[in-house]
Amino acid sequence: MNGRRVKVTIPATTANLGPGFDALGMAFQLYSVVEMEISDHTTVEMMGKELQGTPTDKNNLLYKVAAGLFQEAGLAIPELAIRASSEAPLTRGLGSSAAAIVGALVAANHLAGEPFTREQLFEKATRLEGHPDNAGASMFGGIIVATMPEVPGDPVPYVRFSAPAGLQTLVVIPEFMLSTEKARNVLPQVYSREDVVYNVGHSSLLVAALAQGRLDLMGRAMSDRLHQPYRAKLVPGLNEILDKATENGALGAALSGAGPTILCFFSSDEELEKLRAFVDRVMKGHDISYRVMILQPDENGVQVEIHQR
Ligand SMILES: Nc1ncnc2c1ncn2[C@@H]1O[C@H](COP(=O)(O)OP(=O)(O)O)[C@@H](O)[C@H]1O
Ligand SMILES: N[C@@H](CCOP(=O)(O)O)C(=O)O
Repeated sequence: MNGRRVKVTIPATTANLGPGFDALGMAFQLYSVVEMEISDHTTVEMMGKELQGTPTDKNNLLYKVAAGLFQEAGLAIPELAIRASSEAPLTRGLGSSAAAIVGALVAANHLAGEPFTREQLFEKATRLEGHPDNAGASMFGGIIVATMPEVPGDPVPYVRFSAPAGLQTLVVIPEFMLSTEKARNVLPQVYSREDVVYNVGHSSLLVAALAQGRLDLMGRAMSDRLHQPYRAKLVPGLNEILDKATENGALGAALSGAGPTILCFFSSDEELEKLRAFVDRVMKGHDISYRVMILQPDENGVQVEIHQR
């Protein structure tokens, strides 16, 4: 035992923002916490309703990721006391797996004596997630534009910038779960040139609009042809919300990550009121139980506190 307890706070995230499939992410002020220390035997405590049902032994994702880090650092895998909680619901498209992976990597790295830099931890998180969007936003906060490295193990190329002033998000979280794996399995293997060109244009416009605070362009720029049209069959109400959100108060709307959460950007109380009534009509029309949250962007990314015993 090295007498140190590491407490890591990680923001939840949304990925894609419409057209930026596997490339764009944004962090929210909605947090999960991972506490970890070296112990004489492994314990995994999952606190709160959101983490109910996750394993409480060495099969837990947090333990597995931490163990992998010690191994990659060439160190013996220690027994670990792990405690976690999450404000974000799991399996809903708010980046819980990326937050868990980032949290476990950052905590374990501290316990291991910091063998890896933040950039190297980001590469590991990206490798584990299979895409850099949520992992980057959880790690660095703000908005992340990133792509997979050409060679596995190379640094992940990314740019981080702050969310535009005044941008607020209404997230519509259906009660049902949808695993990212299931929502990736419905995507085609091959796309037409027209659809690819469409997304290149829209994603590029979206990044430029976000970087320059051009909220007026969001509605146009957030349109997507690579994943939302295929995932819509898994998310009742998605197509109506995407089609009509801007007529009902939103600056723009998208599926959050792989869904089923839907996000609507807005910037005033008046827009929010209209949007809430619209969303309620659509979700009730599909008989879907849901909750909403109003989230602000997180600008800090993962935060670490070290407690000496
Ligand atoms: N704090 C956590 N501890 C353990 N496992 C977690 C934690 N957070 C998320 N997970 C795992 O990640 C899975 C959800 O990942 P995923 O399907 O990608 O959805 P999400 O959109 O929430 O990332 C959960 O079923 C669980 O296995
Ligand atoms: N780009 C990924 C993002 C998955 O995000 P999650 O929050 O649903 O895990 C995808 O669209 O599959």
